[in-house]
Amino acid sequence: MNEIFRDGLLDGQVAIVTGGGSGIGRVTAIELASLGAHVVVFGRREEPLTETCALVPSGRCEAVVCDIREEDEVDAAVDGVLARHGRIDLLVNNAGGQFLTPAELITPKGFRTVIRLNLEGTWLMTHAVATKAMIPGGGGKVVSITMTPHTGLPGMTHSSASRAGIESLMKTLSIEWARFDIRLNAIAPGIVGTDTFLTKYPSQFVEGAAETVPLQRLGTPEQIAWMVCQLASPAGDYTTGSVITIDGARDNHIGAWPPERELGPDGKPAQEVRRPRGR
Ligand SMILES: CCCCC/C=C/C(=O)SCCNC(=O)CCNC(=O)[C@H](O)C(C)(C)COP(=O)(O)OP(=O)(O)OC[C@H]1O[C@@H](n2cnc3c(N)ncnc32)[C@H](O)[C@@H]1OP(=O)(O)O
Ligand SMILES: NC(=O)C1=CN([C@@H]2O[C@H](COP(=O)(O)OP(=O)(O)OC[C@H]3O[C@@H](n4cnc5c(N)ncnc54)[C@H](OP(=O)(O)O)[C@@H]3O)[C@@H](O)[C@H]2O)C=CC1
Repeated sequence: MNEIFRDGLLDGQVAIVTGGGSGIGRVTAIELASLGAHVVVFGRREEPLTETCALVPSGRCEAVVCDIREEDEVDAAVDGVLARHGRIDLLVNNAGGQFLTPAELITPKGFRTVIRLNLEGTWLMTHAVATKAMIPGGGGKVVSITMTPHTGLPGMTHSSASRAGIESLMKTLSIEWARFDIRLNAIAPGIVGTDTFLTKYPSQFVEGAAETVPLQRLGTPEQIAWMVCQLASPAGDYTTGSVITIDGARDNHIGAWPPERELGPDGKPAQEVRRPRGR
């Protein structure tokens, strides 16, 4: 039973979740399956994918090893899903990542690596699923996971650029493929406390992360997964070309508000003294 949505909401749907072997992708796969969808998780390593499927009590989960950067692997994997299920209703482009480093130290290979994974991988998956399944099948939905802040994330130049590219891809295709009834959106999380975030990044970055969010806490994978479920449901039927930010307001302001320098003498938010009218 699902904590948020009604049972059977996504009955009959076939969904692909890339990067479904861990973090946000794993929780998304579990939530989609709990609502009746049959979920196919894509990733490079078989073991975490199989672990995800073991966590789906209904058994409506299948693991497919596929590197989304490799055109031939993407084609074969998408063909396989279509051959087994005859349709693909939802594609969740979640696989992605980057390494944290000052821009001046990023090598051409490093830049290319991140763009290739995040932007080109998302394009290859989206194009394959659309042309093979959604256009012939009369429509579908694509949700791509991107990132905030939209003003750019210092230390992640390559990733910020690639995520902007993905959001532009979703917006552009939402216009071009509206005639095929394909609805494409991006969900832009801020900082989500997944194992990768908590263990891969430098400790000072991780330990100070919650303080950079106006809500003063990190997001959870479930909060992202539930938005994917909503978009996949009839509630999402008219939403397309949107970027839905889920980040505790970090896109609008970094840190708690008010910042210390703006506190009034009583320690409360500074307040302007009311002046007589006309002055
Ligand atoms: C406060 C805001 C926080 C924002 C929060 C966001 C969090 C997240 O997104 S967490 C979840 C994301 N998941 C990951 O980031 C997954 C882990 N990342 C990776 O696997 C790698 O970083 C990857 C994305 C680059 C992909 O790895 P892979 O394709 O296996 O590439 P290689 O390891 O072979 O590296 C290729 C190439 O890239 C350069 N490079 C890789 N790592 C670094 C590094 N740490 N520093 C500098 N450069 C790096 C380098 O050029 C590599 O080539 P070689 O030098 O020849 O190895
Ligand atoms: N956690 C956070 O704070 C935030 C995360 N995001 C983004 O959300 C997404 C999920 O993040 P999160 O769950 O934290 O990260 P994880 O590292 O847990 O998930 C990334 C997944 O992508 C898969 N993957 C990586 N490269 C490839 C590839 N070439 N082909 C197929 N699959 C691949 C990995 O599996 P495998 O290695 O087996 O291939 C892994 O399961 C990522 O795009 C991330 O950048 C955005 C904002 C914030």
